[in-house]
Parts: sequence; structure tokens; C-alpha cells
Amino acid sequence: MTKGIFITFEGPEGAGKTTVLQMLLEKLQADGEKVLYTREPGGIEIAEQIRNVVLDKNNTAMDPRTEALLYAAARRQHLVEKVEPALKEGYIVLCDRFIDSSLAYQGHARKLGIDEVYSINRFAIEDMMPKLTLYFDIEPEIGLERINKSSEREVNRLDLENLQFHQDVREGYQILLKRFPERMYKIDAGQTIDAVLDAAYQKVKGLF
Ligand SMILES: Nc1ncnc2c1ncn2[C@@H]1O[C@H](COP(=O)(O)OP(=O)(O)OP(=O)(O)O)[C@@H](O)[C@H]1O
Ligand SMILES: Cc1cn([C@H]2C[C@H](O)[C@@H](COP(=O)(O)O)O2)c(=O)[nH]c1=O
Repeated sequence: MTKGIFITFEGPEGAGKTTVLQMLLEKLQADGEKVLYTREPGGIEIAEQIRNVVLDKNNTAMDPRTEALLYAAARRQHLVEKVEPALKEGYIVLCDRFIDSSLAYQGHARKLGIDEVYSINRFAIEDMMPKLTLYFDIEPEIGLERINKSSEREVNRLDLENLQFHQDVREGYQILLKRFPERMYKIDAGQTIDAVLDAAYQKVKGLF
């Protein structure tokens, strides 16, 4: 039986998920909570290897369905090897991206279809959906400017897509917000880091 809480973080490039997640992790740990941070694609060896393939800037010939399947494969392995065991041990699992990234990026922006990508992902995750998804909303121009300025963030294959693609990703997330209103919660990621952190913290604490 699952005892922990599965929370995912979503948004376009440079929305600030990774930055705020690290701060949220420390804040929850300081409150005495048992928390685990992880990310997709990656989080465990096999999924990190898939990440290297799917985000490699040199893999310009990658077919959109191959891309969707690679993300789903990485997701499956990460879920069974890391997320589910942690949930069984009672951890609050904070995951940087999950199924909604596939629905927004591959389903909507790559135009494979949200329902089609959802169906391959249902095969991958069975019924393991997050309890809460915090969606960090940012205009793509601002998000891309943030990552271009950042010295810590390596530019990957998806970052190099044109502005229209990133606008479509954001539009995809707006569709998902309407489709999953009980699970997804939108945060204005154009605010200061502290304001974004506070909004995320309040929402997460509301679950306990
Ligand atoms: N609210 C904010 N205001 C200004 N800068 C921010 C804010 N949040 C994050 N940043 C900066 O933007 C850059 C990207 O942030 P971060 O890596 O956390 O984004 P991300 O959502 O994880 O991006 P991606 O998913 O594309 O990797 C970092 O340099 C970070 O310091
Ligand atoms: C899980 C997942 C991710 N993506 C994209 C989104 C980003 O461009 C990269 C991941 O990079 P990050 O710096 O770790 O955010 O991959 C995707 O297109 N589909 C997915 O399912």
C-alpha cells in the first residue's frame, strides 16, 4: 500500500522548477518531513542514460514517436526503481517533471496528440498519477532568457526548438490545467523566487 505523497513540478523551460524545488526540499526537511527529490528524465542510472540520448543536441534525426517512447521508458524505470519504493517507505516525493511534460511537449507541441501520448504513458505508469502537480507558468521568452543567462544549465536538444514550439508547450499546459483541475495547480513563475517558493510551500503544506 502507498503511504507517501507523490508531487510533481511542471512548466516550460526556465520556469524555475529546479531552483524552487531545491529550496522547497530544504524547507520541508527543516519542518521534519521525510522528503525525496528526483527528476525526469533521469533520477536513476538507466533513466539518466536515456536522458543523455533524448537530450543530446547531436540527435537531430530523432523521430517524435521515438522521443515520446524514450521519455515513457525512462519514466517506467524511474517509477518502479525509485518513486514507488520511496512512496511505500512514506516519503513525500518531489519530482521535477512527469507525465504532463510528455503530454505538453510530445502530445501538444510535437502534435502527436495528447490522448495518444497519454495512452502510451498509461502503459508505462499504470495508475500511478501524482496527488498534486504544481505548474509553474512563465512566458517562453522570459524562461528561455533565464536559461540562456544561466551558467549552470547546459543547453539541450529541446531548448533549441523555435519559439513557436515553446509557445505550443505552454499552450499544451493550459489545456492540461483545464483537463485536470483537481490535480494541477498553477503558480505565476514570473514572480520573485521567494514568492514562487511561498506559493509552492503553502500548497504542499495544505496536503498534510
Ligand atoms: N522567479 C525567478 N526569477 C528570476 N530568475 C529565476 C526565477 N526562478 C528561477 N530563476 C533563474 O532561472 C534559471 C532557470 O531556473 P531553473 O533551472 O530552476 O528552471 P527550470 O524550470 O528547472 O528549467 P528547465 O526545466 O528548463 O531546466 C536559473 O538561473 C534560476 O536562477
Ligand atoms: C519528462 C519530459 C521532459 N521533456 C523535456 C523538457 C525539457 O526540455 C527536457 C528536460 O530538461 P530539464 O532541464 O530536466 O527540464 O526534456 C519532454 O519533452 N518530455 C518529457 O516527458
